[in-house]
Amino acid sequence: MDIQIRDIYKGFGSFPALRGANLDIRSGELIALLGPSGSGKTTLLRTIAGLEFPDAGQILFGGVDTAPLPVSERRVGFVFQHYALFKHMTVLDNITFGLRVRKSKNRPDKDAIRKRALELLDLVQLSGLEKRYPAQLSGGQRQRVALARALAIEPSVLLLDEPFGALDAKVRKDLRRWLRELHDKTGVTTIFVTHDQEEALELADRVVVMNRGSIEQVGSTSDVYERPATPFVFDFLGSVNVFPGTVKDRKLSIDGANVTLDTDNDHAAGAVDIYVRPHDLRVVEEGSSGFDVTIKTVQRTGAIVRLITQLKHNKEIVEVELAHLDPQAINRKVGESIRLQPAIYGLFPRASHDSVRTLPDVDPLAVPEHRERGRLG
Ligand SMILES: Nc1ncnc2c1ncn2[C@@H]1O[C@H](COP(=O)(O)OP(=O)(O)OP(=O)(O)O)[C@@H](O)[C@H]1O
Repeated sequence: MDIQIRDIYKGFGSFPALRGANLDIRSGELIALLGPSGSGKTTLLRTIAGLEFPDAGQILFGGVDTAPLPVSERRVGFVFQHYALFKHMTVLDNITFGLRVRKSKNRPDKDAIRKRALELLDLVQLSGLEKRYPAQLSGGQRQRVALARALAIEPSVLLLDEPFGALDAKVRKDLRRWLRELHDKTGVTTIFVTHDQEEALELADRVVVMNRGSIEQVGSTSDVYERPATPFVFDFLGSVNVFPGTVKDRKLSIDGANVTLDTDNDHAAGAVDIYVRPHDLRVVEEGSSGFDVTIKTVQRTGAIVRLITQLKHNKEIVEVELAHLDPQAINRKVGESIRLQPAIYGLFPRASHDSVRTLPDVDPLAVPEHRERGRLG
């Protein structure tokens, strides 16, 4: 079932929880809604389910406006973070609940219901546990029962709100892989909410990054990570160094440093913020264009050598990540001076705010294609 979300606004009192959300979801897609706490992920999910009513906008399932449809007619399967299993019912009764409460004309017969539940138990790899009660299951098993129950009604859309949020890291990782396989078997259009970037990037076909009630970017995992559309997305998906810079005559300079980069894009001349991920900085020879830093800390973790450095010209901290086999990573020492060059960077008009995290009002449509490879002029 494809889903179109058109210009959804939703307020709670005077608080705008959703501010014009637009999204097209293809049939069979696995979509992650990713964003910090309070960004509106759950509100959007609940609105799709029909548990909240939008103040404005439309949600279409397969081209049909869902506004007149009550929750029960949307054929939506829902799984929440906190196990919503009925404690007094066995696993089997929990799974079959949605079918048993149907009006008799839509209800399969008893044997068909039982057969379907046993098939689903097999699908979620819990065969043999049908007589147990929720209290006799682990957290991960309970969430798998909750998924089986959501699938029992043959939903056209599966909505998952932080389904693994309450579980420990190892179980969470296993269930993530398992959910992806389950989705590939069932092909049900699935939207899941998470604030865990790793979970979103690993699991989803496309990631929707939300911030303060708006959708900042929609894209494949590599789109949002490698080509962030806004300063917020850049900052939210991983570490970033921000340098004040200036664009003039298609040349970009880092303020206060001896660095000039050619810019292909038609950036308006003026003040910009240059966003560089720690692993997109490279160490260059003295005499090359770059800025000088002093190494303050060297951390070696697995395949990565992380340098915390300080800019010589303004004492700001710059984080650098080098692959451990990179010749430039070998024998780096605290107190040493090195020269850095941004290899890949993002460019945004200078923010009037100091912090990226307080930048909710950036209009993604107003930000030109900006991510480019640094070429030293
Ligand atoms: N029923 C409600 N009444 C008042 N405010 C609400 C209600 N539901 C949500 N909000 C507010 O709307 C905003 C968005 O909430 P929502 O739960 O959608 O965020 P979220 O991104 O899912 O956050 P989290 O990751 O913490 O669950 C928050 O500021 C929240 O306080």
